[in-house]
Amino acid sequence: MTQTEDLINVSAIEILITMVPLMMVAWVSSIMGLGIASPILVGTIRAFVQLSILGFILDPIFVWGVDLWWLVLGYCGLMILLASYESSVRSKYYLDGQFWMVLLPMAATIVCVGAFAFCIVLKPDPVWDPQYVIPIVGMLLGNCINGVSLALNSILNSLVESSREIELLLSFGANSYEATSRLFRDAVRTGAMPQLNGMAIIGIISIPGMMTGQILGGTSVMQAARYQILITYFIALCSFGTTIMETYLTLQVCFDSRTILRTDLLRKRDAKPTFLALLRSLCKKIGSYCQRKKQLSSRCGLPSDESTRLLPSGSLCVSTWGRSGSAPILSVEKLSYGFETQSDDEAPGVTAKIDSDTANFRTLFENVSFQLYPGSTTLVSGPSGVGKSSLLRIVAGLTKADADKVVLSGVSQINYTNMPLYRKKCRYVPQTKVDIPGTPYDFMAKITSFKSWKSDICGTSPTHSEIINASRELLRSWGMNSSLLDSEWKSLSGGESQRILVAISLASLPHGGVILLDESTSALDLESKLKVERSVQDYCTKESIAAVWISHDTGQQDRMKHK
Ligand SMILES: Nc1ncnc2c1ncn2[C@@H]1O[C@H](COP(=O)(O)OP(=O)(O)OP(=O)(O)O)[C@@H](O)[C@H]1O
Repeated sequence: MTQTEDLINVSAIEILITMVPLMMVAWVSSIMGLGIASPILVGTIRAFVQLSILGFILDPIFVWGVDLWWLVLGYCGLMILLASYESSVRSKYYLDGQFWMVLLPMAATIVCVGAFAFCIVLKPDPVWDPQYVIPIVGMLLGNCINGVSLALNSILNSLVESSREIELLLSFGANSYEATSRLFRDAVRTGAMPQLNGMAIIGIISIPGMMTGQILGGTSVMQAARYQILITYFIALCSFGTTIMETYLTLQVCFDSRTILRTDLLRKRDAKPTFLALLRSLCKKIGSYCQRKKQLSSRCGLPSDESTRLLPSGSLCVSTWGRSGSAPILSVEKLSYGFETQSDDEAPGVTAKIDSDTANFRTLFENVSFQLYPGSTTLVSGPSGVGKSSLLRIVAGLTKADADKVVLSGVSQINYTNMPLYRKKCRYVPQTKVDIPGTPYDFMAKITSFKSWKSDICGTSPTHSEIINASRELLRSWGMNSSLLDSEWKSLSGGESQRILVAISLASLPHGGVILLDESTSALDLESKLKVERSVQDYCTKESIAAVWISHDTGQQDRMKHK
């Protein structure tokens, strides 16, 4: 008897009979209101239809493909396209061009692993033998989809949810990789988890489908096991390779050339778009490319058309005291800032965000100019929403704006090729409590490990021990116990966390730097506020640091004016 005759043939009737218990499960879950009845039904029908079509399509490809290499290659290309699409549409947030960011690493990994597998290890004859190439590429892609979509979802969520942490690290001189290394690691681990779990239990708890198929087909168990080991390694290579490359690529796209985090590029997905919707949106985008580019470029400045401007709701006021005869550390010349607002809500799925007909523009402030001198204090005040934080974030190089209007130590921000070095000298301390992992001591160790700190050839930045000592000293002068530096950030109160961050920010600034304090004493009682104000002022005078305060507190504003 031949091997094929040994196989138990499955008829369409037997498949239909097997569907019945699944339908019953769907019916029971519908009665119980579990919400999985339709997914079970759709999944059952999809599996039947898709695998039947696959049978019809693969049959001729297996026959003709032995002579026609391009047919096999074309089919594999189509599988890669579909796998990239499936992996790129499962995340909660999405970026424009996300499909391509998945397609590129996935295609590159499949080509490399495929060449290694078929040309060096398995060596079928011919090398494109569809009977080997198509099922193996299918298995590689099937496993990649899981890892890639999990990693993509994790990194995009983290970029949105941990944007404050990322920007805090950027403020302390991190480059884009250093600021996101924890999130990158977490995303890659999340993506690698299904594959690692699979490798841990393979052969002990689970017998993989391919091995089962080979055994049913009559191959010896030992031979089937060896094939399965090879395939498991190929799958792991593909899955890890694609996950790492795709996560890295996503991170690169979310930072611009000046390492500004562009969370504005991330959009929340309302519904999973269809493949056709993706194509339609792509065509639409290509069509409106020129117009859209023009609009995007006006995000950082002001639009040329006066009629589209909305006037600011209040006025932003910048007042400086303690101006010395020396040259300014930082000057801002006629800085304006506005951004596009969208009057229409975005349609579900993938849609073009900017429509030239509905786009509007909101001006936050116009022609703001000021200079910061060594040891001076500057107060930024004005009603809520007038753009105070935006102004400080632009000065710190965290928000995209007209960078040529901000000049630090005689060099325009736009001419700083290394923004981490710029931010090390000009530090923004955020308004809200940032969820920083670990303790303040861990944080100090982390910031001094950044490349920009190690490459400080002039040695102008304080060392790790100097930062610790200066921070302890500042905390003591504020009546705080320096042992708090060894407590987890999340266990600290709002006021403690605010003051510790101010202390570390000041202590880590080089001589002649700039500190931008965004309502940094808002969580403090009056007595603590007075202590912080006084010692920040003294520290800045001693170290020739220019301090900028945003404050809504009229008492604090008066105290600064009369200093
Ligand atoms: N690029 C942008 N896109 C959309 N909205 C923006 C952008 N930049 C700033 N805004 C909005 O501009 C407004 C001003 O924000 P900002 O935080 O600078 O104000 P603020 O004066 O510091 O307010 P508060 O005193 O309440 O902290 C906010 O509504 C903010 O969401």
